[in-house]
Amino acid sequence: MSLAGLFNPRWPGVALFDLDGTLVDSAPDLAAAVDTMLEQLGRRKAGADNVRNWVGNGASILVHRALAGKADWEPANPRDEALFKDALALFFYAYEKINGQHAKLYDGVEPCLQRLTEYGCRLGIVTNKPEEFVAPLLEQMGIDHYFRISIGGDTLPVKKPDPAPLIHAMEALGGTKGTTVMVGDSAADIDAARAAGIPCVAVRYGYNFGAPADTLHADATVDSLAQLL
Ligand SMILES: O=C(O)COP(=O)(O)O
Ligand SMILES: [Mg+2]
Repeated sequence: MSLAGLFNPRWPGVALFDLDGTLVDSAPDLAAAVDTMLEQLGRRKAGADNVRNWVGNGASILVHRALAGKADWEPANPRDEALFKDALALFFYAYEKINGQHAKLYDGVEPCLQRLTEYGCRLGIVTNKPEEFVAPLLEQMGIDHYFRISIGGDTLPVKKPDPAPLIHAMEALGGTKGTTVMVGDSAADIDAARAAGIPCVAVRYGYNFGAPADTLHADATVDSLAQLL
């Protein structure tokens, strides 16, 4: 389907946005927290280039990947469970302090959110980032007032690519499958939107586990959210 012209002053629909890699380039903060955690465990730092490609499935999987040093980590051996728990606690502690310090809004985000709000569109966040970190980041970026709902990776029992968080947000905002769009950077977003039966837009500048966003075959793929208008 074509999304051309969907966002217009006569479209009082619902737009759901992914956070990391779509609205905010948060990888520098996530990488700093991962590296702090690894150093505290006496391990080598992972570096921002690796961490960028490991973001998108939530904090637990990010920490598993950081401990394994690769994206396709193996499920932990029961002996590693204690190490994982310590690592996750260290990561949370470090990230809470650094969340938003180096993060930046991507170009085109603010005008897009502003225009959609003027159109009467209802906006929501559906991220896999743990809920406690979402509001502080939105506030620091100065975009919290645009969103009427925010679903984090641990708000519901399941996270993206499960469609449930998208459907939950859509229904809470009074949207229907015909009037709701999901905007994201990664396979988790596009797969969740497809499973939910709602159209999706992919951005090219995000993370997507290191793969080009065009390979996601979203309903539309854009270089900037300004192109949505
Ligand atoms: O994996 C995360 O922690 C966040 O990722 P998302 O905002 O792209 O869903
Ligand atoms: Mg993302």
